[in-house]
Amino acid sequence: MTNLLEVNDVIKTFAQPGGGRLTVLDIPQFRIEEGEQVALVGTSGGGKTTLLHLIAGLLTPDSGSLTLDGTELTRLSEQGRDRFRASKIGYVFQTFNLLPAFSAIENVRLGMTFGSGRQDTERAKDLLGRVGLADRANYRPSQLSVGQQQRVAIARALAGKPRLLLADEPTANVDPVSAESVLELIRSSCRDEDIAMLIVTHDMDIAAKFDRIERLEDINRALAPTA
Ligand SMILES: Nc1ncnc2c1ncn2[C@@H]1O[C@H](COP(=O)(O)OP(=O)(O)OP(=O)(O)O)[C@@H](O)[C@H]1O
Repeated sequence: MTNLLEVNDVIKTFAQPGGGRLTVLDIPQFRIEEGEQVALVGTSGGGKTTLLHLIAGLLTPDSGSLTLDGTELTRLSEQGRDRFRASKIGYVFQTFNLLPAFSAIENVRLGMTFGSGRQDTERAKDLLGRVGLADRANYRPSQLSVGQQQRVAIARALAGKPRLLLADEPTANVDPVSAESVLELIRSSCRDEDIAMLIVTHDMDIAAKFDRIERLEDINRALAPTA
């Protein structure tokens, strides 16, 4: 198997309000293979979201390298990273981040890398159908339930045919039964389109279904107990 993502010697610090810097991540090595489905678990505040943001190129590390599909992210300009993210990564945010003024189908189309052709509309319709929202294409987020908004966010993340789907506790806001069906939906869509997944979850029943469970404590030396 080929590695889709390689994280090497990554350190990320943040300025602390009281002065000084806090080392949040110190990751010697972390890998995801092509098409692999990985669940990331770990204590609150441990740096899971920060790691997702680094992989998505929304943040840059203090040092180290992140290579996705052969491209080293830290070598790209900010604009280059934005373009790279749009073509390679789908991101399901914890709070969905749908644009309120746009309908469901418009939000899905906004997840596409290019243009506004007929083909894109067909794919957006198809994705909305796949997440069970064919009859809600013209509804705005405020006219949808939380679970429906979440499914629009999933369709949007898949819209650009990414190589890697990142999802930050995408089931935190729905009941356990819906959580399971939403997760199954994401996993089967990713399998169908050969998209690798890295998903943050606190739910060990959900994590257990993945190819691999990665505990942040095991890969992040910043969380190691001090002697
Ligand atoms: N922009 C920032 N400036 C300063 N500190 C930050 C910033 N972003 C995150 N942190 C700190 O980094 C640490 C890790 O935060 P992060 O959101 O990555 O954790 P998490 O594992 O995703 O937590 P949770 O499971 O609660 O969502 C926290 O201690 C947080 O206070």
